[in-house]
Amino acid sequence: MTLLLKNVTYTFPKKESPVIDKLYLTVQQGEFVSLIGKSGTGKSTILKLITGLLTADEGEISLYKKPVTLGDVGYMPQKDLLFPWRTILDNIMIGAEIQKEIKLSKEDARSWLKKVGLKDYEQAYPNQLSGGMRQRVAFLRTLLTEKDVLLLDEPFGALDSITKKEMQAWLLSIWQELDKTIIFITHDLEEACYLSDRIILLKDDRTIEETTVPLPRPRYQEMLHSQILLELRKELEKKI
Ligand SMILES: Nc1ncnc2c1ncn2[C@@H]1O[C@H](COP(=O)(O)OP(=O)(O)OP(=O)(O)O)[C@@H](O)[C@H]1O
Repeated sequence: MTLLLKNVTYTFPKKESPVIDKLYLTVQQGEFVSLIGKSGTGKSTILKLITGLLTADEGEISLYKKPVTLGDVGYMPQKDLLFPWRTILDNIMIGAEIQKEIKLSKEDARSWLKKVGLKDYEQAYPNQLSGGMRQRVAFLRTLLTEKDVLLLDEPFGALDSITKKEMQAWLLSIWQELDKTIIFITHDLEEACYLSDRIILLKDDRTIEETTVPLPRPRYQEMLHSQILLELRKELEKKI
């Protein structure tokens, strides 16, 4: 098992009740897990607890059987944290600058930018990009930290549907090729069904409900219209 959250409880300062209450969750090596649920059910909080940005009041969070510490996992927050004074190329090079073990040349970085359709923007600054473009840069930056576990908080939320489909296909191919473990937050149930091995629904009463996605791998875009996916989506819609 890669990641274990055991009886994790967390209450924000000055709040009366916990937002995360005795959460038990395991994620296997190479698994693609999505977190879904209404706004405010604690999805982003779970990712912040796993990264170590927040510390659980009770319970344990371990990665490869050791307590997680800041920097162990790759994390893309909901709000992109691109540095406004650095070009796009320099923004995605930052991991390699900070961590010497990451070997990322400018050439490699340029070819990654090309893969996400941002070839012509390497010298642009974040404020010259649209929301969707910035998301793609933030996503690349997270990917290029070379961590095994990636936590992605609504990475494709601001994308138009065509770009979103392209990014989904690309994410699936990278996930398979690089054997990453992914925890993915989305409000798009079709996206959750299409990408995931398992979907975790966070409910208002702070419990969770897990669903295994019965679609084979690899996934193809045609599966978006399959009966299995449509039914699963409908079922989740009712529960949410
Ligand atoms: N820094 C904070 N201080 C106090 N309360 C917070 C803080 N951050 C989040 N909360 C509260 O914790 C609850 C869970 O927030 P969280 O952002 O984890 O939900 P979410 O499921 O990710 O929501 P969304 O789908 O809207 O992104 C909400 O009620 C929110 O108001």
